[in-house]
Parts: sequence; structure tokens; C-alpha cells
Amino acid sequence: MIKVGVFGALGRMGSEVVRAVEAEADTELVAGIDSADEREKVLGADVVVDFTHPDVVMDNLRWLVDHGIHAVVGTSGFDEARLAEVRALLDARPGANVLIAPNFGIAAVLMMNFAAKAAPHFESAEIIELHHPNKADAPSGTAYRTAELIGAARAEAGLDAAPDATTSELPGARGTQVEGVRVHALRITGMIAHQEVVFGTHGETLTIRHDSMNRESFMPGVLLGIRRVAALPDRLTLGLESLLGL
Ligand SMILES: NC(=O)c1ccc[n+]([C@@H]2O[C@H](COP(=O)([O-])OP(=O)(O)OC[C@H]3O[C@@H](n4cnc5c(N)ncnc54)[C@H](O)[C@@H]3O)[C@@H](O)[C@H]2O)c1
Ligand SMILES: O=C(O)C1=N[C@H](C(=O)O)CCC1
Repeated sequence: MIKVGVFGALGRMGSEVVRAVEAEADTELVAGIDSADEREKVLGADVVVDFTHPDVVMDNLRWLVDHGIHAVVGTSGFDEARLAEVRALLDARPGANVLIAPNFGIAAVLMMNFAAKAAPHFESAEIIELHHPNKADAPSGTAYRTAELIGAARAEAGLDAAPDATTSELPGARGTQVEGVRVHALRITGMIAHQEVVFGTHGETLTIRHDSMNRESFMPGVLLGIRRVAALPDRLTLGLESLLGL
């Protein structure tokens, strides 16, 4: 039996994780805590799942690593500087592994993987992410990671910057840039989590689209993380790709 704690248990994702952990035969909920609770309630857990907020997740991770508890993290906001900080934390303390996944949807992971594969073959590439309007961060962690993957694939292929003749622009009209890739963030009532990656070359375009229709869609990936995090070969794993054999 895997003993699981949940940080952010009253939130949209955390409450779904609590339900999923309670429903499985091989996982047991030690405690679900939210911002008003003491973290000590999860002592005794093998794994803690964090779906909180980018402003608090680093402090939570520090605490988990200090206490030797494996962490499965879905909270967004992990840029290279934060990942370096997590590596330093892990180097200083033996014991816990950390899995950080920008998106636990299996189809979302495939979408990112396909986008990275397509990237060297197109001179233009832009990302449109669409989410519910209660989302705190923009662009999404998924869009950020997708842009990093596309940027790296373009650089490796020796591609120049994507063509763009814009010389006059209202601020924001062309989105933001991550690793040279334009990212546009939409916040739309009725939506959950969606992304389009649009590629173009002469006479052909390719659009790769992913849609999460509900938050249950993330649970198979979260449960996979819970089951595998303790035995992962690296102390820090980024994304579900290696767990899916990608
Ligand atoms: N990786 C993925 O697949 C995935 C999927 C969905 C959402 N997310 C990310 O997960 C995060 C949470 O999303 P959400 O929609 O559930 O947000 P939410 O606002 O519904 O839930 C966050 C919860 O965390 C609680 N919280 C805040 N600080 C805390 C603390 N210090 N300790 C414990 N709990 C605390 C809040 O009170 C709230 O209940 C966001 O960063 C979001 O981008 C990731
Ligand atoms: O609902 C959210 O918030 C989501 N956040 C993640 C992100 O920032 O990419 C994953 C999708 C849902």
C-alpha cells in the first residue's frame, strides 16, 4: 500500500487527487491539507502530491525533501532557475525523489512529444493555450514546456528565427516568447485545459491539438507518478515522458 498525502486538497486538482487516491486499491490517503493546515499532518506518507500555487510550491518541496518524502508535483511555474534550485535541494539531502510534470494528461504528454518531433520540419511554430479563467499563471506550464521543447529542436536543426514582418504592434498582440517560440494565452469560461501547436512551411501547415475535457483526465498520470516516483532512476524527473517509454 502506498501512503499518499495531498497538498492543495481543497483545490480543483487536489480534491480530484484525493478522490482518485481513495478509490484505488493500492493507495491510501494519509491526509489532504490546504493552506490553513499544518504540513505535519502528512508525516508518515511515502509520497505527497502537490497541486497548490507557483508562489508556495518551492517551500513545500523544500519541506518534503527535508523530510525524505517523495514528491509528485503538478503545480506550474517551473522554469530553469527553479529546476536548478530543486536539483540543489536534492543534492543536499539523500532520500526523496521529485517528479515534476507540467501536464499529467497522457494525451497532453503525447501532444508535446509529437510537437518536438515535428518542430525541425517547419519554419513557423506558435503555441495557443486555452484555459479556464480561474487559472493564476500565464502562459501555462504545458505551453512553457512545449515551447522549450520546440525551441531546443529548432536550435538542434539549425533553424533561423520564424519569419515575422511585424513592425507595428499593440503590446501583447503577438503573444509572449519562450525560447524564441510565440505563445498566446486565452482564458475562456467553460474551458478546462487545451492547447494548439501550429506549424507552417511552404504550402503546408500542421496543427496538433490537445483537449482536457475534465480534471479526471489528469488522474491516470498522477496515479502513475505516485506508483513510480520512489523507484525512478533520477532524483529529479521532469515530465511523464520517461514513465511512458517516450
Ligand atoms: N500538471 C498538471 O497536469 C496540472 C493540471 C491542472 C492544474 N495544474 C496546476 O496545478 C496548480 C493548482 O491548480 P488548481 O486549478 O487545482 O488550483 P486551485 O486554486 O483550485 O487549487 C490550489 C489549492 O491549493 C491551496 N493552497 C495554496 N497554498 C497552499 C499551501 N501552502 N499548502 C497547501 N495548500 C495550499 C489553495 O487554497 C487551493 O485550495 C496550478 O499551478 C495549475 O497550473 C497542473
Ligand atoms: O488548470 C490548470 O491550471 C492547468 N495547468 C497546467 C498548466 O499550467 O499547463 C496543466 C493544464 C491545466
